[in-house]
Amino acid sequence: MSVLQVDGLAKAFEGRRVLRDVSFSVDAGEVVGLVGANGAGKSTLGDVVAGIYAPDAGRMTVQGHAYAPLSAEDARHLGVGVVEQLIRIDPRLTVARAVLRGTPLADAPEARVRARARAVLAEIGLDLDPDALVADIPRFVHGLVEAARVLAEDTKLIVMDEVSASLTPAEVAGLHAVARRLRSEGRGVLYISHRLPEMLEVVDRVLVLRDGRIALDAPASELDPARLVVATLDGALPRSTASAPPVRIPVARTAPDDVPVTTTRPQPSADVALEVRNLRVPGATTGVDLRVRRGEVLGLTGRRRSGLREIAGALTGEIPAQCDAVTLHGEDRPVPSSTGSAALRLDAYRPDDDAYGVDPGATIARTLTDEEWGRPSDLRSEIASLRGVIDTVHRMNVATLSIKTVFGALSGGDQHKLALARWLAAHPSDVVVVHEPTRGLDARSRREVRTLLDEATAHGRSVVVVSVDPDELTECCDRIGVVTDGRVDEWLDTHEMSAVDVRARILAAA
Ligand SMILES: Nc1ncnc2c1ncn2[C@@H]1O[C@H](COP(=O)(O)OP(=O)(O)OP(=O)(O)O)[C@@H](O)[C@H]1O
Repeated sequence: MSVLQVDGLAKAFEGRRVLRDVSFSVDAGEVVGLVGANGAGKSTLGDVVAGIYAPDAGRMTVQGHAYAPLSAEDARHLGVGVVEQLIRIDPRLTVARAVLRGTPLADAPEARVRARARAVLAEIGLDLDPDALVADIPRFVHGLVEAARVLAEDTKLIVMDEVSASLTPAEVAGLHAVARRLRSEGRGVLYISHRLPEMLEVVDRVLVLRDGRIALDAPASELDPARLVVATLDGALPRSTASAPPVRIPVARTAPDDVPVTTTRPQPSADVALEVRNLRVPGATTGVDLRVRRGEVLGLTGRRRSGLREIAGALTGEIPAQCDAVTLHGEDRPVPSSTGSAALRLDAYRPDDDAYGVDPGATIARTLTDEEWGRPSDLRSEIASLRGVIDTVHRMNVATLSIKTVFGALSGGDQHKLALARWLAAHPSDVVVVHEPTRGLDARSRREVRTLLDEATAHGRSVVVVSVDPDELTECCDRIGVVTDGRVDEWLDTHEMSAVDVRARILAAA
């Protein structure tokens, strides 16, 4: 029996058709993956199902009853909930209260709430203190807290929109535990994700949305990440895995046949751009020895509370840290004696600001040129800068009809790509820190971001990538260090290992 049945759904924004004649169903006890390129319409479809947008045409039923929610609140009453990655939860709540809010236990005495929340968190293996404040847990874990909450709610269908992005492998496992629990209770889940290998571990069936239409509806057992990439981007789906030519997600580079390495980049130069010895939180005796070569993309990863956050923060001067020595471009830098002053203040890009530090109401042209409107200019430089904008928009494959489109109307993935391109151009320093450069991006966009990083490193810049996504690290980095207890015991060299091995080693360690 289907929990959700969707027939002929259509939705347009300002005349632009985003969903066209979309029909599918989600059965009771079924987890259905929804994938597609950036801008394909996944979130729009999820939002229509969750009552956030009304469709222009089509009809839906929930458990056989006509379903036309007037709002997300209404949808929840009718049995459909949505979990968004960047959901806003009142930061003053404790984690326990957040997990149980809106449920019958919401107003129960503190001890009962704590005990119940602890049990739910333990069930999904989420290592969070029930007494911690929501304000003090990482932003991206809020979606997971919300996912834990739906377990206690009486919804029949749950839309999970990109909740796994930015979660550590252990947290993704927790999210999957929630999905499996919902499935075992006979509920339905629509699971939207760009992290295809992990998604395929949990879903029963996959829908591919391409240009607003369902282009493929197939059991997960017949699919693998490579075939899915082809289905989402190019449309030509090889008939079966056995007969299909292997499609590698990472771009292969020329190398000895027996070493299927991960990156296409040339080996970075031997020159050291940045060396930090024994970078550690105040009070600790041992920390990380960091050596970033010129033109290198160095990855750092680790579990929550591994020390990764502190090390990344120390590189940018945001978190107090101590170290024994710092050398930048061959020059020794003074090591601060007090813990209040920072040894390093590297520029950092973080995609976690909702609007990427960009005015969502500004046009693409204005966002990328960052020019003050009305400032005296000459026609030649204006043409050159607008050509630059058009070139970036083309190179990054942004789905827009005009550079006069407002930034906020672009899909999340397109916003991210442009924001990163803009940031790299505006921060020309030799060593920069980039957090999760490919978060929420489809395979083609990930490649484009790698091109951006390659262009930066080809000019001698060095990039420290901070990420918890094993595939992103494997695809982007020359070397990867897994931080454990504030230290990196081993650096993985992606030029010497297969992508599969790098991924497996990260997963084993992180
Ligand atoms: N509120 C809106 N107003 C105008 N256009 C919108 C709006 N919401 C979405 N769109 C447009 O609809 C298209 C589909 O966007 P949507 O966010 O659904 O894609 P998506 O598949 O979820 O992409 P991504 O993977 O990048 O998040 C995009 O081109 C986007 O610009």
